Amino acid sequence: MVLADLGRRINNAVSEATKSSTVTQSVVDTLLKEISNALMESDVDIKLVLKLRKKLKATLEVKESDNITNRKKLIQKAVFDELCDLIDVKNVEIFKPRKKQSNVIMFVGLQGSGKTTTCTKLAVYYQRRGFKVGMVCADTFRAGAFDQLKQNATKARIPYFGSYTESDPVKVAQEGVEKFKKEKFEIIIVDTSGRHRQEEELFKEMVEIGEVVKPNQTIMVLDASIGQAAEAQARAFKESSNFGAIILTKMDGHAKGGGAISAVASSNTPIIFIGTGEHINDLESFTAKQFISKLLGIGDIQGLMEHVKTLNLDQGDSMKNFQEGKFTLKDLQSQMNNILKMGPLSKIAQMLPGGIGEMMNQVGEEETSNRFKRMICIMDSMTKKELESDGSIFIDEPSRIIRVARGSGTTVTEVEAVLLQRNMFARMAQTTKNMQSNLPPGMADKMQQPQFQKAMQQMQQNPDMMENIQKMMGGMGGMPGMGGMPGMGGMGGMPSMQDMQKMMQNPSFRQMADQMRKQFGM
Ligand SMILES: Nc1nc2c(ncn2[C@@H]2O[C@H](COP(=O)(O)OP(=O)(O)OP(=O)(O)O)[C@@H](O)[C@H]2O)c(=O)[nH]1
Repeated sequence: MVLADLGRRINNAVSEATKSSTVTQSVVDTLLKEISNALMESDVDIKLVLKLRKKLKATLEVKESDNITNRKKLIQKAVFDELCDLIDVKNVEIFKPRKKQSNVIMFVGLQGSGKTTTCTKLAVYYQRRGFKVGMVCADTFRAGAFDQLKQNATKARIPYFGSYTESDPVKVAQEGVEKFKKEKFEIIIVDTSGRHRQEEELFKEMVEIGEVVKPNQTIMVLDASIGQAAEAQARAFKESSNFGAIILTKMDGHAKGGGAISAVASSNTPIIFIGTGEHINDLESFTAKQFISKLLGIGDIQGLMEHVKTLNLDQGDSMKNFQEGKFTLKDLQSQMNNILKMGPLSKIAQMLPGGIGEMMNQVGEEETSNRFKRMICIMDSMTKKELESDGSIFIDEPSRIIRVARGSGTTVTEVEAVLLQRNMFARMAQTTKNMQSNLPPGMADKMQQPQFQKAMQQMQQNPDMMENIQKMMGGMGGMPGMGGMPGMGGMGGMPSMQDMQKMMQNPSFRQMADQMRKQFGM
């Protein structure tokens, strides 16, 4: 069973269990059976499934005195916690590279697991975060390995090192790392040989390369689609190269993922990223809570925030303008450039709750991205005066629209769509400003406090609360901040004042607001 189906099946089982008016022992037993079957069909090791089942059963023991609402909440929370526990490796510190020093990262893994592709993805990941990154090809065993790395690195504009003539991988690794260290590279990624099978020689080679490059972090690349075989593979590599982190590849498409998850549990090594496609951007940082949230369709706002925080995004005056209730075409241009920098849009959308990712998948990643690029192209063809305007300049002189359409190789309708888009953002900016000015004194400052942010994160991790929010959002025009981009079909625009008022009257929202008021004295 592929991961998306696993999430859906667990969700259905939980919904069924919490739907009935009484939660009896037989309802709980059916739930446990369904979750266990779904996990086993996804290749999760049977011992782990039995352990999870036992723990869930103990937590969910039915007592006569239980209140039905509490019981339903308990079911949702227990399932979420136990699934997290299944893939969470505790008490292991994860290496974090530091700037202004050389951090050597060595990759190990069998041939075909996606090592070279993942090296490039990680190099791009760090480069985007402002590190100076280089890649070394220490695979002299497979003909063409250096060419592959060279091709990937060139495409991603990452400096690389390798040799066509030297046959000793240890020498190439040493030379490459020394060269990049001398040139003050901050991240040096060493790609090693794979070979088809787990052979003595391969492991010996890993030990020798490790001794000369002295990696700060060794990462094992594990193909998620190999099912139960992942466990033996992880164990064998652990003995020779004692890797400290795992990247699971091919978690997209038809990967069951369960076998690899079991491998993680048995090697007590954390997964730090997952590969979700062949493209350079298809790498997602991994934490158990975020992964399970996404699996169960709860969304991953925390992950999205972290992702955005670590990118070098150019905000210019856009945010300031937005908060002040203004929004020019230039602001729209810089925000769209930022969105493209964030990586594949469908991945970003999947981090949002409420099935937005699925909606976006219907439109198609490429199509959305192409439309974004055309919109940017349109704005690139505008003059400074036009860009810094609110767009009304085009209404006064429609011939400008025709000129921009010609200059950007697009159509008048597309230019008009861009102007419309700016209007929507401007309306959103105005609404935000109105909302802020209606807040009680000091509330806006309180919302910036770490305590508040933490409470928001906790709220996001509470499946019950998120369900309520999703219901509230379901009744509204769409998600603020992502609304109404042409090509995102169906996502709707920003919520209107009426929608906002409707949301504020919702009992769940008021209950949540009361809680916050109490906690923060708002
Ligand atoms: N769908 C999908 N394909 C991937 C992913 N990661 C890598 N691949 C593909 O898997 C194949 C093998 O990837 P490589 O990077 O060449 O594998 P390798 O482990 O470096 O292999 P050697 O260089 O031979 O040791 C390529 O076709 C990649 O495009 C992923 O996350 N998802």
